[in-house]
Amino acid sequence: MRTSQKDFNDAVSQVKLLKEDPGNEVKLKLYALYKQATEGPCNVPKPGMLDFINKTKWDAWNALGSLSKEAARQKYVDLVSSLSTSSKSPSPETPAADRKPPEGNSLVVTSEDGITTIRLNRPTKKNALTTQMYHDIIAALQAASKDESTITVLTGSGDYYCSGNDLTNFTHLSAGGLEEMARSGEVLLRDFVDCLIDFPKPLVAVVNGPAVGISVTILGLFDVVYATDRATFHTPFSHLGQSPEGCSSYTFPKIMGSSKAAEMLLFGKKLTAQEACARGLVTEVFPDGTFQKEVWARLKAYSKLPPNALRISKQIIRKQEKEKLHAVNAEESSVLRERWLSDECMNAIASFLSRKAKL
Ligand SMILES: CCCCCCCCCC/C=C/CC(=O)SCCNC(=O)CCNC(=O)[C@H](O)C(C)(C)COP(=O)(O)OP(=O)(O)OC[C@H]1O[C@@H](n2cnc3c(N)ncnc32)[C@H](O)[C@@H]1OP(=O)(O)O
Repeated sequence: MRTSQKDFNDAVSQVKLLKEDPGNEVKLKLYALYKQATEGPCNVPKPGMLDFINKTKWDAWNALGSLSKEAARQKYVDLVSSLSTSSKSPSPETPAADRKPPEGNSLVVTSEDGITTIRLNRPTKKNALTTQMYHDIIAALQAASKDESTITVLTGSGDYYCSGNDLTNFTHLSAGGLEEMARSGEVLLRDFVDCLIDFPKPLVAVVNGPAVGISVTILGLFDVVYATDRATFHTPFSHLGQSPEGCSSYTFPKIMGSSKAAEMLLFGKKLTAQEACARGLVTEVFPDGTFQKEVWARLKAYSKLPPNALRISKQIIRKQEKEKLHAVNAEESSVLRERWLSDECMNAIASFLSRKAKL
């Protein structure tokens, strides 16, 4: 059956009414099909390398080749129709466990039994860290350092611990352009890591699933790291045209030796939880089935220890290193600022955004 212009126009209107964000990949397909349906094959010059978003859109449109306007309209209408069906609100009978939790509150901070828990809560994005989340974690750590709790925990919601820096952070260009984005990124990264270096109470990572990028590199600044046996540890900086951060260029060689650290930080070797434990990055690994129960029982017991003794002991353990760590953090952040402006980094991010590559 032929798609009429009216069907197409209706589908265009329907997209604006979708209840759920269909995600970047689908939005890119919609964009490309719309352009093909209305203007025919891609007929504009390729945007420059630094213009990520427009280059990604151009690639998607250009990839449709000589597809006819009629066929593109049909594909557009079919795609919108599949989205409208899948984004209908769940019926009242849908079991609560089958529903995705809301995206609204990306960080959840709770305090109970002497433990302040900072939970990354963007499970549908594998808990990738937005710029807002870095700011919120800094604020949560500052509050936790002064609250009544004895121990502070960082953990994630859903099947991932954290997929690292949200790569769409790079697409939110301000009036100052790329240079300004990189400059403010450097300051934010340095403040975030400084806050971890200076955190005065026992800091525990409860790694509930795979961990990527900055969520792995900062583990060297935690006092204890508990991981489920489902967790993996991955720092794909070279693949992304980036360089190590979170003081890992200093803490990783110290923790696991220089050649093991290089395998992770240069070549992006992904470690299993057991391997990370054998290398000293993880304190202890638990079977996934009993992970939450065992870890929280243990933390509750530790949280009954005298808080001042814990603070003072942590201070003695970390004191010698602090100055060095701040210097390393400043250098890593400054090097990354340059990296973010490089073609290697731009290409890797554009590639992720157009979903040509998964790590
Ligand atoms: C200059 C500005 C900077 C501002 C802020 C600076 C602050 C400091 C930055 C410090 C630098 C840190 C370096 C890093 O952290 S490097 C690591 C970056 N992370 C990645 O490269 C991971 C990319 N993601 C993946 O490879 C895969 O998604 C996955 C994690 C292996 C999971 O694969 P899986 O197939 O299971 O799931 P999906 O790919 O379908 O993912 C589900 C949805 O989640 C979105 N997602 C996942 N990870 C990220 C991410 N890091 N950034 C943005 N979005 C992410 C994915 O797109 C899917 O979304 P969709 O459903 O809408 O398509």
